Amino acid sequence: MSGRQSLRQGQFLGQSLPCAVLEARSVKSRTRQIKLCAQAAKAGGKYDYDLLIIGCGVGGHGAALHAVESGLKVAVVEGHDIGGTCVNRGCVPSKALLAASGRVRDMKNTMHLKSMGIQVDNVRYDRQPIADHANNLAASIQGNLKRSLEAIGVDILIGQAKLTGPNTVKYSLPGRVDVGGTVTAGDIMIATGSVPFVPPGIPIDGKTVFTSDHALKLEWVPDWVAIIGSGYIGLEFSDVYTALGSEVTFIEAVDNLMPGFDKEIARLAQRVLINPRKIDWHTGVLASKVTPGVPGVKPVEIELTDFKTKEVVDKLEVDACLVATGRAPYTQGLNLASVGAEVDRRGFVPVNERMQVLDTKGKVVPHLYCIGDANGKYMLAHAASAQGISAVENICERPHVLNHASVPAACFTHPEVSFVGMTEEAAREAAEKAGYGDKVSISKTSFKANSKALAEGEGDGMAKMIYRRDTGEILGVHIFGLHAADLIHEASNAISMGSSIGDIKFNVHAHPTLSEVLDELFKQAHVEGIPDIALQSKVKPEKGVKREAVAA
Ligand SMILES: Cc1cc2nc3c(=O)[nH]c(=O)nc-3n(C[C@H](O)[C@H](O)[C@H](O)COP(=O)(O)OP(=O)(O)OC[C@H]3O[C@@H](n4cnc5c(N)ncnc54)[C@H](O)[C@@H]3O)c2cc1C
Ligand SMILES: NC(=O)c1ccc[n+]([C@@H]2O[C@H](COP(=O)([O-])OP(=O)(O)OC[C@H]3O[C@@H](n4cnc5c(N)ncnc54)[C@H](O)[C@@H]3O)[C@@H](O)[C@H]2O)c1
Repeated sequence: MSGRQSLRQGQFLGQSLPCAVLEARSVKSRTRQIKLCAQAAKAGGKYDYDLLIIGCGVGGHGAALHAVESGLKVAVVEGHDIGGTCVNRGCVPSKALLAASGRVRDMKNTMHLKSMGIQVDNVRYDRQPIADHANNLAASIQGNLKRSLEAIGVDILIGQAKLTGPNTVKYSLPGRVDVGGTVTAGDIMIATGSVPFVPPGIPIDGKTVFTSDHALKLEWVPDWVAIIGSGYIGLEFSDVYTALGSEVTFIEAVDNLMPGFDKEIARLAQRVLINPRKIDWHTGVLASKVTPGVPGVKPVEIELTDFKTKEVVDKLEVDACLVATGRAPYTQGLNLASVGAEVDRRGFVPVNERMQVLDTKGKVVPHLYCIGDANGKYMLAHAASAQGISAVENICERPHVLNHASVPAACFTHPEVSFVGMTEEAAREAAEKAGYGDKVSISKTSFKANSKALAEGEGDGMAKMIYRRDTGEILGVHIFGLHAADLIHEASNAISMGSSIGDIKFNVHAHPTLSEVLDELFKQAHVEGIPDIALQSKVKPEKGVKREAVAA
């Protein structure tokens, strides 16, 4: 296999390591890499592997690539499917459905198209090919991930793994006597991920009452679907379903929709993503009892209970019900007790900031790490992978702590929502506690003032930054609008690099681009001791001077 081929096959979550890793396996650079990780690679002969990773989702995969690059001998044990949730039942198929349904939405938006002089008649879609697009993409990326591991010499062991003591893991597959065994490793990393959390009283039949695992297969498009939970999964599926013609009813326990987001951004997002669409909602209620139906014959019945009074307040009859009420760590059966540890009351594996597992007394369990959804620090694919890389750094005695405040998040609705750092509410609360409450400032910019967004006919949107006006520290950035998921990285990189607003407000952005939304956001901030910049949108140009010249 050529380096180019392996690079193409291995690209995932920003890592294009296999090519680099193959190069690293040339004698010279491999020697250098092993030296880098000399402390960790001390297993030499004592154990089967330097590092054994339990679970090969995106977290385990990212860790394996980085560990090999660091010169470690690595194996993964995977109990179900390489790529885990993200590739098979999460990010990948959901984004494929969002891409296809998003096109349908765009092409059905005749008013929008007409405003740009385009006429499209009679837009239709076929459900099965859309479903196939998602399933095929997942299968293809799963294959790429597997090949990328094989190409760099990672052993893939098949089976459900459990710890049997320090440095030792046993794995087996129910019903398969030919699979399984016991392996030892200098370090072990738990990366077992999560599964849908289903509240009590909700039986899942997989047809009329289902989780994202089933919904992603798009076996049917119900006329009316209730979605329990208005978090990431609920919002993204409301986008898919309404684009494909369904009516949606949200059932949300908290008093407002999208409770996990900055309140102001959530309000704006609601005005664009929810109010104009065929969506209604019940907030402050729990779906306390759900009775599955029969498609086309008997509706699904949902009993709603007031979250505060616990009284039954309503009953709904819908065609289908998607349960999107969060995810639970998949950590049962790991036998943590064999190393003196146990999961917390929600099932997460307790870790310190270096991803080292803590025992029941809060002490580090030597040579045991846990990353990704299983530790509950930040249940996102790129966070899992970043934690895996961070853990490998620590295994290699290159101390590393991932700054979770710099990890961005995005919801891939049309338009998208993204953020990094704290919401305004959380930032103000933290600032009050820390004694700098009077120093918190906000800057905001609108997509309506951005030429590129207007050229696209996509002026709905805003960006908002929460910062300290005494130090210029960025506390949080939130974006709602076209390509928000791509735009957020300028802010997350700034936070990660410890850049203050003073460091970045004089940077130059190409015109006309959506990136100017963030450029303006930084320029609008008033930081003590840093000169304000006259903004295009605010400053009246002198006679004969072009606006661009004023901004420059
Ligand atoms: C519908 C949906 C959409 C999502 N979209 C996004 C998105 O757009 N962006 C984003 O960042 N995140 C998204 N996520 C979240 C993302 O999928 C997870 O955060 C990510 O997959 C976590 O990675 P992980 O490696 O920790 O665990 P997982 O991906 O869950 O992988 C864990 C693996 O471990 C295996 N395993 C478990 N126990 C054992 C055992 N005992 N022995 C051996 N193997 C075991 C499992 O079979 C699994 O393959 C989405 C999630 C869902 C459900
Ligand atoms: N684009 C992305 O990055 C993306 C997309 C999908 C999923 N994910 C990941 O998957 C995880 C799970 O997503 P999710 O949307 O299921 O969880 P979530 O935590 O984002 O939202 C769950 C929502 O359900 C509500 N809820 C919980 N129990 C309820 C009940 N009984 N009745 C009514 N409402 C209830 C909560 O108040 C909350 O608003 C997320 O935390 C995220 O990490 C990420």
